Amino acid sequence: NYLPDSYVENVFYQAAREYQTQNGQMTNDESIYKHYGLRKKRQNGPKDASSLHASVLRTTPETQKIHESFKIALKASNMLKQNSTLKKTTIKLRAPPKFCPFAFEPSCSDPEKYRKIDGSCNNPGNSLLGKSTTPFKRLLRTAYEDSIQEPRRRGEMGDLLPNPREIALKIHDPLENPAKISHFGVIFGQFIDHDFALSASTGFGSSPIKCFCFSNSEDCVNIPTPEDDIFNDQRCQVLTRSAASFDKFDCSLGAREQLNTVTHWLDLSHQYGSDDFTANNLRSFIDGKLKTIRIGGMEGEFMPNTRTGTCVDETNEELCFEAGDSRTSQNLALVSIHTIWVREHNRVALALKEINPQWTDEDLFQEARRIVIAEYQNVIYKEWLPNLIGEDFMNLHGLKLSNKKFFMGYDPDTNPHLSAEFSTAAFRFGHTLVRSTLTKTDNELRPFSNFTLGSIMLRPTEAYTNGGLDSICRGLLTDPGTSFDSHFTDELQNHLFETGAFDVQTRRFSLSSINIMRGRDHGLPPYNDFRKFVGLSEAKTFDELTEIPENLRELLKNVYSSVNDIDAFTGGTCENSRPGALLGPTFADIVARQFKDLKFGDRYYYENGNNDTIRFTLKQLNQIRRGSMSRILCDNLDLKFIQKNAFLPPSKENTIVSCASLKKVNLKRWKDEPLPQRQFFNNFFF
Ligand code: HEM
Repeated sequence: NYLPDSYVENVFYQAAREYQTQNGQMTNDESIYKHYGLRKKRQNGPKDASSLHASVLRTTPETQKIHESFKIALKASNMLKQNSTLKKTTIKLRAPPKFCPFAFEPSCSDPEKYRKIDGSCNNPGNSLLGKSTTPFKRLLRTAYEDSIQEPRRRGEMGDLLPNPREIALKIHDPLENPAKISHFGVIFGQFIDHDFALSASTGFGSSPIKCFCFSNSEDCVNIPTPEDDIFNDQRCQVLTRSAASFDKFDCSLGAREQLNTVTHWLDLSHQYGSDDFTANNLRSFIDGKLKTIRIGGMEGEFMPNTRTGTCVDETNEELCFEAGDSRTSQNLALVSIHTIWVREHNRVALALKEINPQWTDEDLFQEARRIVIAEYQNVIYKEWLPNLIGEDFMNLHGLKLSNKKFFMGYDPDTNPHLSAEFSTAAFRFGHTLVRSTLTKTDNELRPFSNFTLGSIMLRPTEAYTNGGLDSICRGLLTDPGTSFDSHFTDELQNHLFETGAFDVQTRRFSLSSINIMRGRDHGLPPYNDFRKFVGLSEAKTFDELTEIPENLRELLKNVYSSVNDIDAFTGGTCENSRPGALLGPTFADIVARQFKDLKFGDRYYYENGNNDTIRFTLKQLNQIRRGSMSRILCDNLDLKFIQKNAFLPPSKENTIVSCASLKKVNLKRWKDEPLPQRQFFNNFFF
């Protein structure tokens, strides 16, 4: 029962006017400082922890517009509810097209050979599916305090939920045991995460809004510091809420959803960009290559430098690095993995040019991008994912590679979007695996130096000294990550983004408490609901949580008043690993479903054979399948030896072999590859 359009449109105009009157004053930084009677901090010198956290979050004018549209729709809905004649009827509300940011779908010529940069036009029935700046999907019903958008605050007994930092102190305390996965495999997980997930923050213009410990703004979900915390020199951890969105493209009013600002696909969008402006800025427009720089005294190419204010201190010449994602420089281990993939793109582009000298820059760029994305998907499904979820789950969910033939399971009815349950809880599993120290090794994998994680977070010095990024990348191969469990490293648990800067409210963050609070911000239901969804029994008491070790069950009992209150991130990370896998049963299931949707719902999935324009030839596909992460590392680093599977530490089963012994992808199979027809106008191809 939808109301007449003209009537609804009038109410929306009225709601928009009210919204703008209420929020109009606070449109820029200056006014926020004035509003709270604050003096602006010094601009020079190292940044403080909250500025660093903000610099890895993302707000754009587009996300802000969507946020505002949702807020206006809520207001309009309240206005309609106050109308006495409508009160008694159940009405469904859908924002009229002028107020619906998803009303204008991109037009797609069907089918194009190459993925669009912004992820649109992949699905023939819905051009927006997978596009950047679209909502996450839900596997479970949302759990907001007011059923619509307020973060969960009370448990099932009506008492306040425990403070996330208190939970962090008791359950996620620092401890590091070696894992079966290499530290390279862990940070590669972060690399994948940055390809497909970046929640938008509430903001003004292009900056996330600033929260203050003493403010009770509805856009902040600050975490107060409990008594007896070593954080007792700060009142809280300031935390900005994620931006709101409609959950459906038709802008019907449901519970608050969050926005993914990057493409949902496994398409290296963090390398190439999730919008055309960023993508073009990263290209050299010569021979299909990405822009790179050389650093004195170092081998190989590096990503261009950036002075966009992301790093701790940009007053010296040691600048951070730029790729397609705002978080690229968050830590140098991540930067080193980005660097490998940029080099791989340029290596492939050069090889294609030698094979097909007549190809233009555009041909070389697009075909190199297509091949490199395929190599990336290949190492994820072939080598990385099985370690996490186990071979049996790979089989069960249809995630094994299709041996020597095409994959024919593409399903346009599969929604590929990342789920909130995956991005806000399950895929944050990686936070428990990160280690506190990193090693630099030489080209024979012999360690020669080490340093703490904190010293390379948004601080690039180690990239420019002592073997630089290459030696960091090699070090990741020999160091094991830390085990999957509820424990964090002290660096992330008690020192995240700590810079030593004074005169600030948040001197450092605790990542586990952010994850818990973010779960409440995003309306994630509690852990027990996740259990039911994946087919585990619903626990009536803490003792029925049999997938969780007894000592942790006791701690949970101590922290939460009911078994139905446990936050999803905490419950999921407390589980024992499932046999043959790294993750526990709940997170393994959510992760497996997500990677299934990303495979079955992606028309450009590299093994997909159901479209002649898009697919590789079978000969090309079989070449890509020969590839491995270790081969890609050997091709792009100064390296003589490497373990067979780079995602696992060297061992008796995963022996170190010479680079020369690893299989190569033969790019000669791309000789005379048919290219899309382009029209030629005034010396420019279109
Ligand atoms: C040095 C290591 C890492 C650091 C310092 C780090 C830090 C962070 C921070 C600060 C956030 C934003 C939290 C928020 O405000 O909600 C975040 C989000 C996230 N991280 Fe990590 N992380 C690291 C490694 C990893 C790894 C290894 C994985 C997975 C294997 C991972 C997966 C995620 C996911 C899925 C999100 C949510 C992304 C979104 O939807 O916006 N992270 N991380």
